[in-house]
Amino acid sequence: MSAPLTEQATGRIEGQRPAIRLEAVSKIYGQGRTALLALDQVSLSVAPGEFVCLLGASGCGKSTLLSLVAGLDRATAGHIDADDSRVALMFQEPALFPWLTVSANVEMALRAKGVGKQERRDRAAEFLDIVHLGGFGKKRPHELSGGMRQRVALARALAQDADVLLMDEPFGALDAMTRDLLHDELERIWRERSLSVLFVTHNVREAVRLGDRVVLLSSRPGRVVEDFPVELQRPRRTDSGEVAELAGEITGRLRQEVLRHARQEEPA
Ligand SMILES: Nc1ncnc2c1ncn2[C@@H]1O[C@H](COP(=O)(O)OP(=O)(O)OP(=O)(O)O)[C@@H](O)[C@H]1O
Repeated sequence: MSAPLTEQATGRIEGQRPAIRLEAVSKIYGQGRTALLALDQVSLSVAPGEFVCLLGASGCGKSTLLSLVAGLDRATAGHIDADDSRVALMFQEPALFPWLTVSANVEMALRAKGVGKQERRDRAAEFLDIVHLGGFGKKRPHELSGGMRQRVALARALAQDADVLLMDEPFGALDAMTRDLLHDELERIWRERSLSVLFVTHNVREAVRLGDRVVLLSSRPGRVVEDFPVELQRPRRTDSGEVAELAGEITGRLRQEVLRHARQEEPA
């Protein structure tokens, strides 16, 4: 099922300008003897409307890559092109303002765009409806479950009028049942709004459940090792045999990569 490093990994889909494109991107933190190479010549693209999952061992630079794409930090070398895209970020922690209502949290994204008060309220209500939280606008974040808070974060990301979602383990802290529900929600919203998604996860089955492609990064420094197209029919079930089969193949490859890295790190 897996594809070697081909056009898929460098991501060009003929005739379409990618929503995100990284070309030979490297990132070094620090300088001199303490310099740390976090990403090494990563080339990767996400086509418009594509859902790409990024998988790799802890510390391989997944979050670094997202922060570079979001423009929160600068690459040391290489080129990132996401200029034509409106990008929103979502983290494992929903990072809501606890003193604001759910609606006001979503409205923040609209306020930043200069949208007037009444229109802000109406549009926040629409976005909350989209994530199935209609009627919860007046609650405070602490009155909601973890899954509901992540829905609010998703509504806020949508309110930014984003066409690209960068998601850093957004469901990592949730129980399996809630995660499952949010997979369904996210898939529905991704389709309805033709979003492009770059989704970081440690969870191989989650990556296969959601992704059009699963891109595997090597242990630090992060490099693209392999690009797995996921050609299973949607909607998929995390516990289905076919998801398990491809997840098993990817896990095997990930394990090889982690072992190779561990051997390199062993003292001679
Ligand atoms: N601001 C920083 N300054 C120095 N080193 C950093 C900084 N941010 C990340 N690193 C280092 O860069 C490497 C990659 O970190 P990053 O958080 O991107 O990895 P990750 O794959 O997202 O990890 P995890 O899966 O554990 O979240 C790690 O060794 C980390 O310690």
